[in-house]
Amino acid sequence: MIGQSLSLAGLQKRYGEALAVRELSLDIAAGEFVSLLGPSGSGKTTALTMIAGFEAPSAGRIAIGGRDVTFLAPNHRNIGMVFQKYALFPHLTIRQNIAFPLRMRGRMQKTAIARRVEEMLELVQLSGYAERYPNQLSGGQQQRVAVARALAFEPPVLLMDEPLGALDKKLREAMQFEIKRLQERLGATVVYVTHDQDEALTMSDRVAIMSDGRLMQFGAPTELYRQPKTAFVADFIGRMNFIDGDCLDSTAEQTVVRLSERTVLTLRSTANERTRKYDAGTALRVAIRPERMRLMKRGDGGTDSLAGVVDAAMFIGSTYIYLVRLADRPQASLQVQVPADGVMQFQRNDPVDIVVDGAAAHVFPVTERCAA
Ligand SMILES: Nc1ncnc2c1ncn2[C@@H]1O[C@H](COP(=O)(O)OP(=O)(O)OP(=O)(O)O)[C@@H](O)[C@H]1O
Repeated sequence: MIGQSLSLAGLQKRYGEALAVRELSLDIAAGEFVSLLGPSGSGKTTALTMIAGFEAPSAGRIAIGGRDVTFLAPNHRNIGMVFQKYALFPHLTIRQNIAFPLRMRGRMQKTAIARRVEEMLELVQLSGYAERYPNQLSGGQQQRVAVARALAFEPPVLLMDEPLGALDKKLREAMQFEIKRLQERLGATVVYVTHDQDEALTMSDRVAIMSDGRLMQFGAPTELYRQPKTAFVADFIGRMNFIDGDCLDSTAEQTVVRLSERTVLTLRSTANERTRKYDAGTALRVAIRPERMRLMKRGDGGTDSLAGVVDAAMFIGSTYIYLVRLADRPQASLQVQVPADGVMQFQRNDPVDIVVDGAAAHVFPVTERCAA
């Protein structure tokens, strides 16, 4: 295993008045794959360039394998890097490209370098391409060479900034798998910048969600999806419905939210997520995943359900998606997702009740910002 731990403590980057990164603290374990995910301008690349050593932090510390590297020059940090533009040397063959960082380091014999290059070519399944030049390779192949070159000197930490951004969807997905396979095989610690949430969720052990230079949440993909700590993360990860109401009663066990005269929802705490306590009357926003609701014929849903009318019914392969306009809030419509294992039960204009799984809904103050 070549990976080393990476620790960011109170990392900050100021450009004039603006803070590109504010107080970023992350502890990444050796061999862990971590993505920095966030909208454009959220500070992902700035964080990465500080880890690489191209930008000095305005405050905070960076440690690799327990050693403080905050003010160490980039070439002394022993970090591998892959960026969106492949940045292979066009005048060097694939073999020479991969050998380049090994030659620069001057620590390996010629024969050892040749052997390592062969191994890397095999690892990225490009053994037959050693004598070609970059422009004789496809985009995906070039990106694999860039990965091989970055991994050739066995860096304990590998930084990748949107490495697949320039590739089409199919190639991108194949490369995601490839990078993950290589990373697991070598045990390298990876910090991966992307604004593509599917990419972050499928590849990462943990994902750091950033917005406006702030860390919003750091956790495993399932945790971010099931237990978002803020309205921003709830909105940003996956599909989410939001309905506003006000607090009737709130304890550590449950929060009761009145959505309308007729409808009151009881949101229960689970073992993993305690509801926050709110004062009665507080304006609250309830967040519910489309797949955590069920549709029933109007009148069958009980008092805790939301009455509505089907606005649209769609079949998207594995699921039906219903858009349901709420009876007492016609401007709001909710998306309900149902496995498509039977016939489509409801049609446009059908009156329905939406039954919400009260243990799977989340509640936030309306004052909290969403992702949109
Ligand atoms: N050299 C610089 N001088 C001034 N401001 C900068 C500089 N580099 C970045 N910024 C600002 O810092 C903020 C964060 O930028 P950064 O590139 O880190 O975001 P990002 O999350 O990587 O975005 P993207 O997904 O668009 O690449 C932005 O508001 C950006 O304009």
